Parts: sequence; structure tokens; C-alpha cells
Amino acid sequence: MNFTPSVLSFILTAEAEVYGIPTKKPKFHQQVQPSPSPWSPWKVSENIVTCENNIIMQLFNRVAFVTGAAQGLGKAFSEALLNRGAKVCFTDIQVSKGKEVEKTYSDKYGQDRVLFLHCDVSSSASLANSFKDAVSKFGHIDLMVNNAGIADESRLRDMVNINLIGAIEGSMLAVEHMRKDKGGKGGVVINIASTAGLTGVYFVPSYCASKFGLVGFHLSWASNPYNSQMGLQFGCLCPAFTDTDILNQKEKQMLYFEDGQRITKHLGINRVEKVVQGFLQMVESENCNGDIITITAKEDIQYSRRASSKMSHL
Ligand SMILES: NC(=O)C1=CN([C@@H]2O[C@H](COP(=O)(O)OP(=O)(O)OC[C@H]3O[C@@H](n4cnc5c(N)ncnc54)[C@H](O)[C@@H]3O)[C@@H](O)[C@H]2O)C=CC1
Ligand SMILES: CCCCC/C=C\C=C\C(=O)C/C=C\C/C=C\CCCC(=O)O
Repeated sequence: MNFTPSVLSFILTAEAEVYGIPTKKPKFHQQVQPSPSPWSPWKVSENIVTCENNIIMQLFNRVAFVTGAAQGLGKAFSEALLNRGAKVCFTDIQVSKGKEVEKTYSDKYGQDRVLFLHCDVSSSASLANSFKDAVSKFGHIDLMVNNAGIADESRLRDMVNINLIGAIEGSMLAVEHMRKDKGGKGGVVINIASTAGLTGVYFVPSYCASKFGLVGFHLSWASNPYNSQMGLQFGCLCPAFTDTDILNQKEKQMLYFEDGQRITKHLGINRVEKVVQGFLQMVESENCNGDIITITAKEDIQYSRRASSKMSHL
């Protein structure tokens, strides 16, 4: 049967949409800022990108591994990826919740595209085993999302273990698996930090320290001059207060509890959908290496790109 080009284009677009494949370049919400974002301690004005020149990364049949994804942002990132045709291994310490979500997503997107695994990111063995199990099911991983996190100033060592070391170890597992110079297919590592990783917050200082550490780790890997030959990219998402369970703080979890409540209310709270939008902008861009996206209630999605390396000329 012969179709005219416009009929063919209509059919292909409709089919792509059924499979959740984006058919148009996303319109980035990033506007060129008149001055650097207050959440970015670096000069960003000359590094701002609109991504107009970037081609979206096709997520169809890409394989993602997401930590801390039985609820909140991780669950929402997982669904957004599935919705665009990716396969997702989502993991958490909350097994019954995770299994419930797995059932819902399997019914909606197909059992062959969804896997839930128990994974405690504070345990090296648990992380390594679940990563291995995900590779066994899906063959390989293209996208690692280190999302698991807690905010609890009364559990300092847990917080550093989960928010920082868990994300570092998750990144390193992904690097070793993905790097092309060691037989991998390349891939993307996204670390979920926070605006609290870019600016001091006096009522959650140790949470801040864990997120500052993660931003430092991201920047270091992003500036690795061997990334392109390894086929690796590193992106970092920094949301501000977002409407998830992490904000349901008990008094002992924060310093200056009332100040924290008041300041949060004053600054405003992101909707989860807004953070997902920023996340998709990052993973769908052809090259997100070195990018840091901030998402705040007042300034929306700010997309900045940093100079690659201060050492590249050495
Ligand atoms: N909601 C917010 O205001 C913001 C959150 N973030 C970050 O986003 C990430 C996701 O947090 P939300 O979804 O907001 O909170 P959430 O509390 O709803 O979700 C966190 C998830 O991490 C899991 N988790 C906790 N310890 C774990 C461990 N040892 N191993 C594996 N999973 C574990 C929890 O079971 C939960 O499912 C965190 O890294 C958080 O720091 C960043 C900026 C703002
Ligand atoms: C009810 C208060 C809870 C505060 C602590 C709990 C979780 C916090 C998670 C975060 O990652 C918070 C994120 C950012 C705080 C830092 C700065 C906010 C300023 C950004 C803005 O302008 O909105």
C-alpha cells in the first residue's frame, strides 16, 4: 500500500505516541537568565544552554536503574521513563510498597519492562547484587538514577551513607558497567542532589553536607576528559522543597524546626510533576554531561551548564 508523505508522517507520529516516544523536541523551560542563578555558586551566564541544538535522547527501550523509587520522586521518575518506552528496574528498601508499584506498572506497561528489587543503597553488597540482577533481566543498563535519600539530622551516619556513599557507589557500579573502553555500551548517570547541595541551609546542615558532597562528586566525574571515549555522561538534578514524604519532618529530624517550617512555607513547594519535567529535560537531551538543573517554586526550572574542566589544558 502506498501512502503520501503527510499520511505516512501522521501514522508514524501516532504510532510513536502510542509507545510514548516523544515526537517533538521538548521546549525547554530554561530562559537565559539575566544573572547567574542564586543557587549556582559558579558563573553560569556564558554557559547557559537552551538545548535548542540538542537532539532528544530516545528513551524507547533504554534501560534505567532507579534507587529509592517505591514512592516520591523516584517512583515518579520511573513512571515517566516507562511512559516514554524505557524499561525500568526500580529499587527501594520498602518491599511491600515496591511490589505494589511493580504490579501497577507491570499491568500498565508490561511485565517485560518493569522490575522491582529490594536494594539498600547503604549496603555495598545490596547495591551490587541488585544491579547484577537488573542486568540479568534486561541485559544491560543505560541510565543510572541515584535518587534514594533521607533528611534526618538525628541519623548523621545513615544520612551520609545513603545520600552520599550510596550515590557514589551506585555511580561507580554504573560507570564500570557502562564504560565503552571496558566493553560496555556507554550511558548516563543522574545524581539527585538538592539546592541544599548548592547553598547552606542552617536547619539541615548535615543533609546539606551530604548533598554538597554529591554535587562535588558529580562535578568531578563530569569534568573527566575521558568521558567521551568511555561514552559516559553525568547529570545532576537539584530540586528545592518538593511535595513528597521527605517534607513530613518530625521535630528531632531538623534543627530550628519552626524556622524550617516557616522558611519552607515562605519559599514555596515544588510539585513533583515539575521536578519530573526537569528530570526529563536532562535525560532526553543528547548531551547532559556536566549539567546541573535546579528546580524551585519561585524560579522554576533553571538549566545551567558548567565549563567542563579547569584542568583540560594541562
Ligand atoms: N522532596 C524534596 O523536597 C527534595 C528531595 N530531594 C531528594 O530527592 C530524593 C528522593 O526524595 P523524595 O522522593 O523527596 O523523598 P521520599 O522520602 O518520598 O523518598 C525517598 C525514598 O528513598 C528510600 N530510601 C531511604 N533509605 C534508603 C536506602 N537505604 N536504600 C534505598 N532506598 C532508601 C525511601 O524508602 C523512599 O522510598 C532524595 O535523595 C532527596 O534528598 C532533593 C531536593 C528536594
Ligand atoms: C519542612 C521542612 C523540611 C526541610 C528538610 C527536609 C527535606 C529537605 C529536602 C531538600 O532537599 C530541601 C531542598 C532545599 C532546601 C534548600 C534551599 C531552599 C531554597 C530554594 C528556594 O528558593 O526554594
